[in-house]
Amino acid sequence: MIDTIDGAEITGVILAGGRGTRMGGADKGLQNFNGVPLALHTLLRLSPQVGEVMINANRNLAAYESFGVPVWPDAGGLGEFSGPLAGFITGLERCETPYMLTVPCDTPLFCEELVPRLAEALARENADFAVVAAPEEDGQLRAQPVFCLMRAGMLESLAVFTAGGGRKIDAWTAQHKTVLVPFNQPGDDPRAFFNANTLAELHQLEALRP
Ligand SMILES: Nc1nc2c(ncn2[C@@H]2O[C@H](COP(=O)(O)OP(=O)(O)OP(=O)(O)O)[C@@H](O)[C@H]2O)c(=O)[nH]1
Ligand SMILES: [Mg+2]
Repeated sequence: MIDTIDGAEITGVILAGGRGTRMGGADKGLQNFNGVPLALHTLLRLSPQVGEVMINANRNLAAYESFGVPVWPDAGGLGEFSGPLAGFITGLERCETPYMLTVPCDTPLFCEELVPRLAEALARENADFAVVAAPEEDGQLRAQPVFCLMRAGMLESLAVFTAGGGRKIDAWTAQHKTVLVPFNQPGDDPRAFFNANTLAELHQLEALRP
């Protein structure tokens, strides 16, 4: 059994490919959080933890490209805006490292120890997926399946799952060995995984930290 997986073996994929319906159709990743576009904020927090990073976006690609990492839109095989698993497919098709981690663009305060903690759990349990479990506003711990570390060899399984009409991340990961990693340990910020679906939520998040 390996002790853990080095961050250098992981490609981080920033998921910014959604419609942003609850944000009035805005391209969420380009909305400012304390003056920095959400996707760039995510990139700055993620890059020190992983070997490679890419952004998955479907609109305003030039704006995302200006952040200096590769940007890939969904190939469209699942139909337009078919959900986060389309971004997982895009990432797995481009991933050149043994592991891939997805992170959404709308959760700017996510834990700075995200990668080592998921990597340690994946290695310890010899699992295919390590998924964040974090407290929501009501204090209940829930899986946050868009924060998902996986083996890069999962593309074939995902192709089969989506070809059968599957669109839910947790329904797919449930077909494999998945470890949930709790982020409610002593010292963890209970608000670290709060995300912004609306502009009001984005402004609430901005108010949490200077
Ligand atoms: N590649 C890709 N990513 C998506 C798609 N839909 C959602 N996502 C991403 O998945 C993550 C979680 O999605 P949501 O929070 O629902 O974001 P959203 O779909 O843009 O917003 P709503 O339209 O309000 O649901 C976000 O990081 C989105 O960018 C999609 O069709 N393709
Ligand atoms: Mg959505």
